[in-house]
Amino acid sequence: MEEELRASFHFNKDEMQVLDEREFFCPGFIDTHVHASQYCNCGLALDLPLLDWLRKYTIPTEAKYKDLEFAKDVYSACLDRSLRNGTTTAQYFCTIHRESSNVLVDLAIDKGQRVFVGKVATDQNSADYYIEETKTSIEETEKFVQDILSKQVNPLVNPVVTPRFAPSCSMELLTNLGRIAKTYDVSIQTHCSETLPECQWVKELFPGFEDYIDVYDKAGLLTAKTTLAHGIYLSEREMSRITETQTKVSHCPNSNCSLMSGLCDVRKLESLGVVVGLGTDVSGGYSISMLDAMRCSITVSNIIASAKDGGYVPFNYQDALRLATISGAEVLGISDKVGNFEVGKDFDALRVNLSPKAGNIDIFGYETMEELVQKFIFLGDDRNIREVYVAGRRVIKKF
Ligand SMILES: O=c1[nH]c(=O)c2nc[nH]c2[nH]1
Repeated sequence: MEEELRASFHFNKDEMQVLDEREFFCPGFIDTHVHASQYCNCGLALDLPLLDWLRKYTIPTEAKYKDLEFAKDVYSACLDRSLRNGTTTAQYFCTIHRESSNVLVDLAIDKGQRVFVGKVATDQNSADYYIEETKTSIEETEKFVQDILSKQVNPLVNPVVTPRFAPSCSMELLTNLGRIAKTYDVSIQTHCSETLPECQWVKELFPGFEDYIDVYDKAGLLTAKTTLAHGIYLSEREMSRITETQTKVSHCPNSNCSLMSGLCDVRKLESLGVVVGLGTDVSGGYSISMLDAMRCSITVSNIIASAKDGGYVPFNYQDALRLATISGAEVLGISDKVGNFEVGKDFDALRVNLSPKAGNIDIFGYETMEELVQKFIFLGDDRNIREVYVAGRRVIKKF
């Protein structure tokens, strides 16, 4: 089945017109952390820090996903917008509802995005209308993983075991989620060390553990297939444990600024050997565009540089593009398939067009290719993304 699908996705050269001089192909963007269920709040409700924001805006919104029609409307719009902005692979958080999480999976198959999808698990410290019994959460997570694996209809869809974060999960739940991920050899996604009050809360809730990372570690949740979103306030011990277990980090700079969470020092994590990708983290982040995430990563890095005495090299546009492409592929364990245009990889690509009619960019004709790429990253938007290909299949064609 997988081979048949791959054959049918094959890139059709006859359909391609010759690129004009203001066009180039760019590897597809990889969004390593995005809440599809929060897409309807995108651009709203950014006046509170994380824990208050969760209580006041986010949990009530996620509770609406019991309604499959609501889920279909928002998930459909989210996938369309993400693809139009050049995201060929996304790792999504859904909600605690298995059925509506499967709605996202079916829509993604239909629209052709490469996706990693998690049904959220939560059995404590949530609203009484948005919480699961421990046993139900374990069973529903396992069933969701089986649902996706047994469909076997599409090699582009992957299940993710998804505890929301330590404060909203009991140790019994976390340990069972670790077991499920191991049994089925699948990915794990959760949040970690995003704000100081959250870290303090974890200390109070899990007094027998060394630190935040130790909670995930003892539950078997630190693996080479684990993505931790944020990781701003990790201690040296925690960072070295992350390195040892080959756990990955998703850096979400828009969200970290919008929710007043803090600044993540990605250079430091990378210097210790941690693989870091970029996430839009909608709707803590207000934009689903990875171009926005790239710009924010440069801004955050410049702010970090301004507070150092020297010896710190801030990110440039090439660093940001790397985070959004090949590093994202490494985070998700698919760098043998996507992330750049090495021979033998799948064709996940954007046909970028910088013609003056198409957006915010003025080109004067003497720019080098590198300068064109740089203008795209700093000034481009979805109007500059003319076509999007996933595994050789054209999933978006605008003009
Ligand atoms: O940015 C975030 N978004 C969320 O939905 C969330 N839940 C726990 N921690 C979180 N952080």
